[in-house]
Amino acid sequence: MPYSSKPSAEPGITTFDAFVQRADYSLMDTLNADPDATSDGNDHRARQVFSGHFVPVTPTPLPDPEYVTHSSALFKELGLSDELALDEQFRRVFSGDLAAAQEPMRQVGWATGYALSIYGTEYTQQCPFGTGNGYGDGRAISVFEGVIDGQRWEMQLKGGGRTPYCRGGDGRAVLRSSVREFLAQDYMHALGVPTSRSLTLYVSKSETVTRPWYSQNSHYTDPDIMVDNPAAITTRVAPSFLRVGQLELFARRARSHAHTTALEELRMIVSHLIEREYKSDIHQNLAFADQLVELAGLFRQRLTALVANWLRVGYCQGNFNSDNCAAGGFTLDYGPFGFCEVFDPEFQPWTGGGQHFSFFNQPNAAEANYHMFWKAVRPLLADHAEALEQFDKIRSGFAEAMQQQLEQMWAAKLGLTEFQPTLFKQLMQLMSDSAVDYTLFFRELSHIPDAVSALKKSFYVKTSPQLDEQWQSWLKSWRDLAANGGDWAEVSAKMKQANPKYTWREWLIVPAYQQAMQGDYTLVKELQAVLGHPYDEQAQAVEDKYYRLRPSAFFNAGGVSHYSCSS
Ligand SMILES: Nc1ncnc2c1ncn2[C@@H]1O[C@H](COP(=O)(O)OP(=O)(O)OP(=O)(O)O)[C@@H](O)[C@H]1O
Ligand SMILES: [Mg+2]
Repeated sequence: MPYSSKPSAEPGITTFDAFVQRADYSLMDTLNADPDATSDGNDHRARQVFSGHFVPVTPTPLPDPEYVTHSSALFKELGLSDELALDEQFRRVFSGDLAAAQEPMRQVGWATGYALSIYGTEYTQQCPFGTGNGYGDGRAISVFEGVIDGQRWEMQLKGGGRTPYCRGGDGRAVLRSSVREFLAQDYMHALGVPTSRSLTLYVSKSETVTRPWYSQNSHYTDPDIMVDNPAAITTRVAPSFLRVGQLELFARRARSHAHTTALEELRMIVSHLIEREYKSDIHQNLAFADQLVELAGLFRQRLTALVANWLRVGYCQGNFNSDNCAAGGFTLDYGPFGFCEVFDPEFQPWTGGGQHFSFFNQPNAAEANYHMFWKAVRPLLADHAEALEQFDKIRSGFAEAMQQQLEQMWAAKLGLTEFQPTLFKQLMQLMSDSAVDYTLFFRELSHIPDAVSALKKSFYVKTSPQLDEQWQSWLKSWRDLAANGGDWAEVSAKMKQANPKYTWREWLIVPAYQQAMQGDYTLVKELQAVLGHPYDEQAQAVEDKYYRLRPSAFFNAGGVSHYSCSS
């Protein structure tokens, strides 16, 4: 299982030499390179890429890179020793200087093109050429691929400089967004939600890039100032970075007969997806058409489970387009995301995201992405009527499969063996009426209170006696259903596994990246430690600081309660 957290059986890799020995580039060796690309990877200007699966490109090194942090948990899983993060060559490579890489690792990385669809509508205008041929990894560059402890991993720099897909952007990511992405990825993993993983974070001590952002105490919706930010590079790790949008790019080309090998390139990318993300679940000796049917079922299963998990933990992706939807069924692109504090089914922290990508709409957004996956892969089944029928059936069953996942998830959050629609509906209403803090509420409920007073520490508003009465009667019905023959300890323990105690509270993250911008990484590390164990009780001091309602000063606060896409 690619996502399970298991310590490596291998002795730790302590040297850069030992690390590079694991390099093994099956992607670069089996997929097609852009035939127009130069082999040295010196390819940093926006241009159209007409065919091929990847463009060889070298990252632009961060000048004067400084180590900020690394994920000990992932290092452990990969069998890497913690000291490696401070190794000179390792630091150079993961801050973008591939000249420090040595055989069998290569001194050139790769970027990939992808297409964009929003809620099932295809777009090409985000590409500067209006064709879709200039859209893709504009600042994400993969630099390493290899097998570690039996699992194949790809390592990708985010903010690694311009690629042919940069669309006029600078190819950089700022420290603010990099700290957020690094911490959030680590946190999602600790929550048990499938995700790309954080490896390392380095910052430049001399390069800054300018971005629109919010002034202190701004209440504006949109950024009101330009801010210089240190440039940073986070490295993320996954079995692949294939997105639904990537399959779409090749399907669009096949559909329009853009070139003679377009359909073949689609087939290649889909079989690459199976190899990378589904190999252990799909029998290699099945006919390819049958493998595609399996793929459709497995991706549906993973995607619906993923989105149910997002709702369970209060996560809103913010911009769940097809190009932010990993075809392996895990969370990808932590830019416009947020975690729900005050319960609101329409919670959406990203000002550009709109209601359609809001908290409780994510199952619909997922279905739209799944539809685009289905549409992209379908041409490969043109000559296989029987497989096609099954494939289409899986597509049309999406909504029902999603509903089942959601019901299971809500039942688990409520400590019930079965979903109870009426009880659930009443609860949603009460949660809204009392403006509950999503995380505090479910965690307090996990103590199985019999009086509403015990839940009030999770309310943002003072409740009326009538509302309290409704709570009392709801609590009684709920306790009757959850009773489990009176073994409350077991119910409570299970609920605590579904309801984390510690969540992402943006107002507690802001000071960490602000401090990091001054060169102090203490709070980043503190957050890593706290968010690394979200279901645990932890020390009293941690509870006092992190298990709290959002203070009123942070409502309607630019950069805290909402933000523009913060790249
Ligand atoms: N500063 C930048 N320079 C070049 N390209 C950029 C820059 N910022 C974003 N892009 C590109 O614009 C597109 C949309 O941006 P978005 O914010 O969704 O992605 P991202 O956060 O960079 O990427 P990812 O989805 O890889 O995590 C992406 O293809 C991204 O590579
Ligand atoms: Mg993106």
